[in-house]
Amino acid sequence: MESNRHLVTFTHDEWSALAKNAPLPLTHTDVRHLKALGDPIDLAEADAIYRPLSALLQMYAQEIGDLHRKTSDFLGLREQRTPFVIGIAGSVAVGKSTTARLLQELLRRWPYTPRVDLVTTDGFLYPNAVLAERGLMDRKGFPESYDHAALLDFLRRVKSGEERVEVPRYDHVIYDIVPGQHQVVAHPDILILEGLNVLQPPLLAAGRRTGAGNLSGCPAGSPAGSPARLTPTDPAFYTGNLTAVSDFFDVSIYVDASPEDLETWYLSRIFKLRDVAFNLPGAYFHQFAHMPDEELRARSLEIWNAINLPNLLENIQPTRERADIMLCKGADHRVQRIHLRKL
Ligand SMILES: Nc1ncnc2c1ncn2[C@@H]1O[C@H](COP(=O)(O)OP(=O)(O)O)[C@@H](O)[C@H]1O
Ligand SMILES: CC(C)(COP(=O)(O)O)[C@@H](O)C(=O)NCCC(=O)O
Repeated sequence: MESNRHLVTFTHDEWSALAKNAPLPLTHTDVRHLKALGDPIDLAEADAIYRPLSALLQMYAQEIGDLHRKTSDFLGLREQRTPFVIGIAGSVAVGKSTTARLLQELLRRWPYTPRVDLVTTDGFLYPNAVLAERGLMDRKGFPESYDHAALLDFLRRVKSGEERVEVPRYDHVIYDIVPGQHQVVAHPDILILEGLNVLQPPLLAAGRRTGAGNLSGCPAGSPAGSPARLTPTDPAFYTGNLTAVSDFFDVSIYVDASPEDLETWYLSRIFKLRDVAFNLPGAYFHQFAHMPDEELRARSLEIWNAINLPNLLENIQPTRERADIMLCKGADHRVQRIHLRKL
């Protein structure tokens, strides 16, 4: 184990050695549940890396719960504990959703946190019609493609202990928000919020809101659709709502990998999707369904290089050091190093 000024770093083997002492070994039922997720995750890796991680997160959740109880007693309040919120950030195709589903399954096994909800920030993307009107269809996943105010409002409501909060639903097949459909978050013990930009600092988010004239934080009179990019020398850059999504996190995780591996994983996911999803009714990428391999590879590379890679380099990767926990993956998806920010 290595320690520098503010991080403690574990190799795969050092971290997996913790698995021996981590409570709640996997039972046959747990293994069945993990397999049922349908993810290609190696069960040995789940046991060696993600199970000890879930034990650590669980410990944080319990300690924060205790602190809440003591604070309530001290203040003479009778308030219920609010959900413990875990943020998971990282590039497109790094494995955020897979990690989040796995942690959800592992965390629910604990008696203290049986109810674990998982929300992805894609539900807060503007519908395609709005993105198209604002000229942002090729900026999907960039900070300005999200309804940042709605996302903050959702987190505020969850963290104020509301019993029922609705989240709009995004469908990757139709590549759009599904009108009228919602996921309900009903005061879970833990909420996992997973998305590209969940560690964005507020200033950056405020400065990047190009043409999103109806968002709080935008200069009054900025017409919708106008690419009025603010810079830090513009006083308007500093006005508005400077709350960050991560202000509502109890703990945050960044999943990291090299851009080369990410590109490979992105392409292989597109090939998997061609076989299962692009033929479905309403599929946005239906023209990909019967594309010859070489053409599909070239089109997917275009999307990667035009949208997802620039977003990673400009917006996502710079937020990496804001995370409390960083998981660094190698080409085979195995976690090679874990960095923990010192408490
Ligand atoms: N631990 C893992 N082992 C093997 N494959 C994985 C693992 N995590 C993710 N993948 C694969 O990598 C691709 C991207 O993962 P996904 O969770 O969809 O990424 P994201 O949500 O970050 O876009 C998917 O094809 C997924 O099956
Ligand atoms: C939907 C996404 C923006 C991810 O959203 P997130 O849940 O991280 O907020 C991303 O998967 C995406 O579709 N990006 C656009 C470019 C592309 O089609 O790959």
